[in-house]
Amino acid sequence: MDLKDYIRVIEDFPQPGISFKDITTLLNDGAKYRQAIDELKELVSELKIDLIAGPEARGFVIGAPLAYALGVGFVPIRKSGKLPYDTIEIGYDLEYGKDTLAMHSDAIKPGQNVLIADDLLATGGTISTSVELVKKLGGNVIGTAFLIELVDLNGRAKLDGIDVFTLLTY
Ligand SMILES: O=P(O)(O)OC[C@H]1O[C@H](OP(=O)(O)OP(=O)(O)O)[C@H](O)[C@@H]1O
Ligand SMILES: Nc1ncnc2[nH]cnc12
Repeated sequence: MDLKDYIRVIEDFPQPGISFKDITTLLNDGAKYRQAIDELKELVSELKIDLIAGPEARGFVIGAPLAYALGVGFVPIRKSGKLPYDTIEIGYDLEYGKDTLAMHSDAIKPGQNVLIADDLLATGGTISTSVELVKKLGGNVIGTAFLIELVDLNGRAKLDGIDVFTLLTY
């Protein structure tokens, strides 16, 4: 079975019309989870990455092990109200709602090369907001990496020339 066979698709969650790609079934299998991270690592192997940033919560599940595998630091991009120090925050829309993302104001040193990683690219609201936050802190966004891309939603269009690396497409 390939990696896609480990993604469970739930129709009409969390609201009618959404075809939800549930990665918990992949995460549940140690060998497949490792394979997914190893394959993502291979996809971004040409980049000179200083830091990986990942948006809460599923971006942590992909971004942190990828950072570990590459031997670079990890920066959490969190939903509003969770980070204890000074933050910068930006509101955004996603496929099924609205939210606000935040980063610590000292999380990135100006000029650091940052890869932003998440489990899934849908409308691109989350990733484009993450890019905006990283840039605001002076980071150089050298790419974005996803386990899954929902191609029809054209999230790439919001990324304005930034490289997108994805393992699985729907
Ligand atoms: O491209 P978009 O339309 O922005 O959608 C993609 C985002 O939606 C999901 O996160 P969600 O906000 O549901 O949060 P979670 O990771 O905490 O479940 C997913 O993990 C991506 O971050
Ligand atoms: N269709 C989808 N499945 C899983 N996570 C998502 N985040 C945004 N759209 C999603």
